[in-house]
Amino acid sequence: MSDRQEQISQVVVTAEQMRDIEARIFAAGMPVVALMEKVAGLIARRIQNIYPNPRQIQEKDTGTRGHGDTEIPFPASDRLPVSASSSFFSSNSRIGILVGPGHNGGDALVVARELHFCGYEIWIYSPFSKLKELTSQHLQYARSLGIPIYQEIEQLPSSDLLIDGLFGFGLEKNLTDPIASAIDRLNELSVPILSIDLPSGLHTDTGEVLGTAIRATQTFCLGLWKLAFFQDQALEFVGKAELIDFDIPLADVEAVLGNTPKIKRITPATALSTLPLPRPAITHKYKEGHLLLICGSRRYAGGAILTALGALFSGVGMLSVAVPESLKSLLVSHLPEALIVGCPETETGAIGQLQLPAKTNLSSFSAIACGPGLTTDASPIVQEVIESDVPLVLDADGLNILAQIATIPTLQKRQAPTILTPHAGEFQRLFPHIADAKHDRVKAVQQAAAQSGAVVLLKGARTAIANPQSEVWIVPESTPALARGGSGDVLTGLLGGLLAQAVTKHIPVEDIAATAAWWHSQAGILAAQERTELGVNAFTLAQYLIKTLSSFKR
Ligand SMILES: NC(=O)C1=CN([C@@H]2O[C@H](COP(=O)(O)OP(=O)(O)OC[C@H]3O[C@@H](n4cnc5c(N)ncnc54)[C@H](O)[C@@H]3O)[C@@H](O)[C@H]2O)[C@@H](O)CC1
Ligand SMILES: [K+]
Repeated sequence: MSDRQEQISQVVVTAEQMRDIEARIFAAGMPVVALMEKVAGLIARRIQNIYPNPRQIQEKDTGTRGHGDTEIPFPASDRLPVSASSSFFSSNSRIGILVGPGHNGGDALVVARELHFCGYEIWIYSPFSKLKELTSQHLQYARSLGIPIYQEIEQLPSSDLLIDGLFGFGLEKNLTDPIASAIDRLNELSVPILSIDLPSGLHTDTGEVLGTAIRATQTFCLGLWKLAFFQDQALEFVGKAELIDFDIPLADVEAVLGNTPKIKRITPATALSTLPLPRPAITHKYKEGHLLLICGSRRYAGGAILTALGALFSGVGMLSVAVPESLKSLLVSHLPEALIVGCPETETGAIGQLQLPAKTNLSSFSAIACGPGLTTDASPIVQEVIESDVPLVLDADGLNILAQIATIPTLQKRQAPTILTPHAGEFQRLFPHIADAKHDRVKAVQQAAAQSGAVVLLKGARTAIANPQSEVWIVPESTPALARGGSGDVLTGLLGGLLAQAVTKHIPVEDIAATAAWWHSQAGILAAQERTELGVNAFTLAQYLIKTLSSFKR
């Protein structure tokens, strides 16, 4: 990947920002018509690549060479088997093109024309009577080519594939009938749908369904990643997402995004650059961070083991684990390399008092991670660590206790960095006044971080991390295999271990949180690939952390 592609792949924009970037390109002299041709040409080539036309393949096999039968510059691994019998299309490759009133519809019409010339059988569904001028011209030309055009949903012939060009980032209002019910009917056909730019009906920023929306099998996001692709509520509509890069100049992106808090996709390159690798040739265990984990109770012993395993695989130099006394021997048997600190416990089996080894206090540690399995009976312990001057990760019951104490005033008193790692329920308890948590997760996490002064990592299908300056990092891919008890504990340990190692290296805390979340998701993805989504219990997930890392060549 070139430097430019890497930078483009990190950018996430809102509809307004995309419009401003587009306006700069047009103002600089790029004709609108030319840009549409370019973008739709790329889309058409990519469709040919993914869904090869069996007729064309037959011609190729028999030595006749048709229009558009050129070699396509996409990775071979993305191609379907090139043989008529094994092609995606069964017999005749018929594609239905759904055309909306704006330039998304214009893109779709250029795609229709190109695929028509490549020998695919095309029909067009164009239900709107009023179209933007360019879109209208493309429709007129498609008609002149003899491509059938239908206005009514009832008239549509069958097809092997639908291309959705109804609405792109220009959609702002809720969809109403008749187009809303037409979309519902299209969704009911058992035909794959490929959406151009984003599934029609989704809000470009929040990913909300505006009335109804196309359920795409696959979506080609054009130019720059739109925010909707990283909002949990959009994911079941987006399908497999792919960026179609059409050479937007970085200078235009920077000019528009320059002074706003950025939303960034975490890429392997950005995540790996934050890891404490390679290690200095001359180092010692205390230079590589000393993490104190505070976790577990008689009731939740497993959470302590999983958190400690996550920390262990972070590579942290020294690991101390404070648990209730009655858990000490269990932890020692699972984690021979960690220093297990048995603490006096309450009647309910929670940690009653932090009893650290002689000559040690909280300030002796590079970082603390606190919360998994504690129960809310460990409230005094959580208060004590919050009052310390040590970088802190709070999770699970650590967060529940913080919410009971009062999140924002408590955190505002802290001098050292704090990372909160809530899932949606914990987030709601911590920040009950932030109404956006369901409607717009990215905005919600920005608000939470800005108000509390903490780095907030909101877990979900697309985990989002914000710092107090409202910058956001998004984990762009994950797996539902991680929706399982204990996988969050592994993340807390991993994050704590990375934080402890980073403290002396002056790496921003939010970068550490982003790297830990990305690494954790990647481990889930690899484990799910090898063991199915049912085979990724938290203990297994921890074992995959290092394997995942070594799969990314540095
Ligand atoms: N940003 C870029 O640089 C490029 C954008 N292109 C395409 O242009 C698209 C954006 O085009 P537009 O701004 O024309 O917008 P869209 O094509 O997304 O749709 C806007 C149109 O839909 C109508 N509309 C909006 N809400 C409606 C509703 N609820 N019910 C019925 N009609 C409604 C509007 O009146 C307008 O005509 C992108 O998504 C992309 O596909 C590409 O052509 C080329 C490059
Ligand atoms: K679309």
